[in-house]
Amino acid sequence: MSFSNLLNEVTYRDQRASPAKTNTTNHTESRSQISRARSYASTAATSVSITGDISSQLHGGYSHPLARAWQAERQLTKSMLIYPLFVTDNPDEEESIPSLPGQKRWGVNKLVALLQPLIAKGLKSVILFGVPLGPNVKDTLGTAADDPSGPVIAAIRLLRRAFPRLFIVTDVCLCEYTSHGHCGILHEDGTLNNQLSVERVSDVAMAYAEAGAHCVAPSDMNDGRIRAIKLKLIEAGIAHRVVLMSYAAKFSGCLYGPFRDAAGSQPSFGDRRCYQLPPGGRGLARRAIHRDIGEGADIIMVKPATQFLDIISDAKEIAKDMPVAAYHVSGEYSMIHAAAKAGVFDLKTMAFEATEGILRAGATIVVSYFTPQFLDWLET
Ligand SMILES: NCc1[nH]cc(CCC(=O)O)c1CC(=O)O
Ligand SMILES: [Zn+2]
Ligand SMILES: [Zn+2]
Repeated sequence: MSFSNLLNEVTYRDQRASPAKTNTTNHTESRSQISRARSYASTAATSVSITGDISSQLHGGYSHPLARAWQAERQLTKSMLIYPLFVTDNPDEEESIPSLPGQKRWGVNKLVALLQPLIAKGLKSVILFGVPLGPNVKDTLGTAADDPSGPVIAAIRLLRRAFPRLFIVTDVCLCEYTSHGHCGILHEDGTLNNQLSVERVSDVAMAYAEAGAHCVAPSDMNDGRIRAIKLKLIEAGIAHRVVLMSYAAKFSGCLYGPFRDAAGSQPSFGDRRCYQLPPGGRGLARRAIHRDIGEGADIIMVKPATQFLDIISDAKEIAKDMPVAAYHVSGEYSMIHAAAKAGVFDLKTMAFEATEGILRAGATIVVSYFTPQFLDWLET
């Protein structure tokens, strides 16, 4: 077949494929139509009948599973996941948490057996929360937070030795350790004393970093704590080996309920609305993110996650040269479990939809109670 015959053939077939043309020609492949098509082809040799119709054809781009995967800017991988662990001061503890299905409070002596199989499946990182259970451990200063024999520091030392490649993050806050359950030291009127709180929180962060934590993550929301921690890390000569992850945009609300059951950190009076952000405060969150970048944060975190996807997207735009983390918090996790149990949807499908939404919004690190399950669900 010559080139011009081929061109005629292509042009003719293309016109037949066009629904509008097909209707008018009514499938009668007459000589005159063919010759009309030929003369069209000879006058407009380069136009293979590109009409507006092609823009409506999207299915071809995602008909194959691999082509569907290519549509995502980011795909969930095991190295994006951080697994939250509640570590108590009773070394042999292994206690379920009813409002947080599948999660437990662990004694230090249980951690190696818990983590060994998860690390074998690809677990890369944990975030530690201390849960003091002993009598009279809590006081107004949260003294137990940096007790060298307390659960967090003991766990850091143990895990560094047992799993040299595991990346250890420590949440830094006082609410698990204060008698009043607030995230800092209080004035007599019950409001946060920001100056004393920052001093104390940064000391706790230093104790964890010096014990060997790879990353410290202050979740207390006191103003200026990122700067204070960064300065102390520099002064101690360890800023070069410690990642500072700021819970920069942490919103108040009811989604931390199961966590507070797990950690025993429910405030004994009032709430956290004067230090955690108001849920409608998008502009405030943007200011907090800018502020914490300026104070020396290495990673910006947004929390909760699925109710705050716009904030994750803002964080990615503002902190465009930094990793953005999202905390898929206890209430989000427990809601998914409750709905799956009620037959509303399949747990695994929903866990992926929620987490992929978080990635699509802009996060590349996800703190998730689903981590052990994702290690099974994700191919290596
Ligand atoms: N300040 C401590 C802290 N760090 C992380 C969470 C919540 C995590 C979750 O709900 O899974 C909380 C609870 C709170 O602020 O009351
Ligand atoms: Zn707190
Ligand atoms: Zn004050």
